[in-house]
Amino acid sequence: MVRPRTPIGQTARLPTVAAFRLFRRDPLGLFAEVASGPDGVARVDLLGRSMVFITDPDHVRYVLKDNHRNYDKNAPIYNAARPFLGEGLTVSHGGEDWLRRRRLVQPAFHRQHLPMAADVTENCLADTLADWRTYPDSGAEVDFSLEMTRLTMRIACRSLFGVDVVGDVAQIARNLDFAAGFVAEFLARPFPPLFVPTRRNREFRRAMRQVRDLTAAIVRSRTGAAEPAGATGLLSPLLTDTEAGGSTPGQVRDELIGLFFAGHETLAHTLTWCWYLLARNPAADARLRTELTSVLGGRPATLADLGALRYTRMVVDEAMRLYPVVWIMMRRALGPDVIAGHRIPAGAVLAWSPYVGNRDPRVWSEPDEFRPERFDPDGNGREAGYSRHSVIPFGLGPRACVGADFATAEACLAVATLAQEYQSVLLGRTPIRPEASLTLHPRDGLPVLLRRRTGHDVAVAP
Ligand code: HEM
Repeated sequence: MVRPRTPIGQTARLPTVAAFRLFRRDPLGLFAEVASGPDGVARVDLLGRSMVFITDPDHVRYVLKDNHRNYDKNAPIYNAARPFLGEGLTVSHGGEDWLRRRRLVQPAFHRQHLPMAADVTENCLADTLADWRTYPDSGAEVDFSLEMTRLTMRIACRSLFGVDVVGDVAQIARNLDFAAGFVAEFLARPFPPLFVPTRRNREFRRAMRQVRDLTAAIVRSRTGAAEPAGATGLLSPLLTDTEAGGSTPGQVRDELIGLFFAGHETLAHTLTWCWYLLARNPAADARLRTELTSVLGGRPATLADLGALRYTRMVVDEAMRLYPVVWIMMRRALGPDVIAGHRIPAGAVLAWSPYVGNRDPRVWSEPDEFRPERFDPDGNGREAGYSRHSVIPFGLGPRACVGADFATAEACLAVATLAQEYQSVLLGRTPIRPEASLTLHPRDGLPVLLRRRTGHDVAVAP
């Protein structure tokens, strides 16, 4: 346990060594410790610099939206991811560079392309179900986390590259997985530095070289070719920009790597958490099944069904509250500021954890409980403290997730289509400990017995 010790002004300060140890061992615990302080603001010396930890949703909203011009992403967590995600939009510091990239990428994620993304998702879900139907009806032991990674890689590959997860793309995905794990470890233990040729560092560099070479080859093969059927139209504007002398081929390559990672990893873990929570909460699972039977009656979900699949959406929202895959966020102050009466000097790094903020007992009753009703759009069961900004799984303000609408639709389609036909029994030890690395995911995957649903209440599609 780390106790706030020396007050600096009104800001609690945590001892450096203890904070670093806790960050390595239990980063979520470190944020929870800070949140339990008097006003949820604390100074922590971490990762070689002094950081200000905040927890209050109003302060987070202020930084991300109300005063966003004073903050950029030149902060340790994003800088640590740069050897991995290169110069892409996700880790761009901000300013003109970010704006140009955002304007290039954003149109591909406009709502008008949602039907296309939904089509890709529906086809990929059909493939997943076809795979699952080869399992015995009595149940198959699978790692659900891996199943969801396969699904979301299929979706990301088809929508970004217009190709299936075969050959090169599978290789990119494997290397990215390894590199993500490496970067997460490196963030918690940044020694020896990357330029030192240790075995792990060399492996990382080799994996990233392969990812870059393979992505560059895909970009080259698409140059001058028409946008492949089913793709969201992301590649064409990027390539046109390169021809016009805007982005370099290396930047386009990095953009695709970043989007592929941001798109498939976040969605895979979100779906895994949904499944875990449903398996642990039979009443919620039963209510979901009732909705699916009445709205879908056995056929797969489509974009047109999403309006009627209200409980499905509540399940996804509540899963993202309890397990926000982007569990840590940071910003650097460009100029001095004041937050909750605390002076924030220029250059200070602010950090917060949506995982901890989303479980604040001042906002949520029984915050650790899975209760999708909290998000009922009609207000039945909605929390008194609920506000639009108390849960922000996709961030807020100009740097909010570019893929938020797509990801929400894809998550709802996947939960509805898969949960209608399958249910699972958890096999590993519960409750599962979340691992807070680059994203929040179950530490040892999600081993389940995947069973095809039976019974007259479920009309199973042929
Ligand atoms: C459940 C799925 C997803 C979640 C929970 C999620 C969450 C987030 C969050 C919280 C941020 C803001 C980070 C910050 O402000 O520091 C973000 C940014 C971003 N996300 Fe997502 N995301 C998801 C899916 C996707 C998808 C499908 C894509 C695209 C294929 C995507 C692409 C991006 C990009 C490019 C940014 C950076 C935007 C910018 O800085 O302008 N994400 N995401």
